[in-house]
Amino acid sequence: MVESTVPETSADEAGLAVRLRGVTKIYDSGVAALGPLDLDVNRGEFVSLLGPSGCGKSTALRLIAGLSTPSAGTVELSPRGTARRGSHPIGFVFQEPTLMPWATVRDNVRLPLKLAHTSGSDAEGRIDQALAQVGLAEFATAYPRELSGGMKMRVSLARALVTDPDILLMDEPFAALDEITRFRLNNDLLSLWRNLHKTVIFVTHSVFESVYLSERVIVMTARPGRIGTEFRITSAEPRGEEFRTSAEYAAFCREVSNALAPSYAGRAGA
Ligand SMILES: Nc1ncnc2c1ncn2[C@@H]1O[C@H](COP(=O)(O)OP(=O)(O)OP(=O)(O)O)[C@@H](O)[C@H]1O
Repeated sequence: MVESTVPETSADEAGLAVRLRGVTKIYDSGVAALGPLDLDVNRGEFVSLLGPSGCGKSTALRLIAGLSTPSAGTVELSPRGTARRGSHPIGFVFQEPTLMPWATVRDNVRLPLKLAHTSGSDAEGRIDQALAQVGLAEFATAYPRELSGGMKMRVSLARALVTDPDILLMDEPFAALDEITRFRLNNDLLSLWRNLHKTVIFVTHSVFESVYLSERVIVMTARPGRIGTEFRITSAEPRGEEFRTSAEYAAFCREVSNALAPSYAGRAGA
């Protein structure tokens, strides 16, 4: 990590789960993908990152997850659970469920625990809990080929939850699903977020999805991505189908779409 600024208070003292300061990413190929980006995410907040293809959304998630190093700037995490036994600060859900086809649902969900050398009844209890959280308790012995796309994504979500992370990073997790399945997973994710008090950073291309799910929507500029406009989605919780068809929801979607449009200006096919 390259230090460029020294914050006066720690992210922890400021009640933040994630703090990025002056973060840039220039890949070895010379592509300037991101930044400089300053981003604060409160503990327990649900934030979506929205922006045109290639503006660095996945790069930002990878930097937060520590899967990639910034070219400049600092990434600070302050999850509550770092001290909990067997817990991991970050859970990552990718667009593809990336399940092991030869392994049962249970064994797929077990993987992060295995990597963390957690086994025995503690591990089995965690797997049961994660499967119950995503509504797959009865499919523990099924194989991925026996599952629908939505169910595979639920397994992927259970695998991210099994280490009880405080921060859930989700990279377009529902993009490949049909609309009805996507809506159901949106609702289930919202109730998980409400009940489990996770911090969620959610990348999506969908204005509708970002407004439906989030407390805050961040519209990023074209590459190298920076924060363009931020919207607080102040609509009451819990949200459901009534919200999806409300004038309030439509108005937020229109505002966010208007902010997004300039990032697409001049792009082929836009
Ligand atoms: N490992 C890499 N090496 C070189 N360039 C990369 C690498 N990963 C991403 N890039 C480039 O960095 C830019 C940002 O990519 P990134 O995947 O973060 O964008 P994104 O906003 O998530 O895009 P999308 O919405 O299409 O998924 C793109 O131009 C991409 O081609």
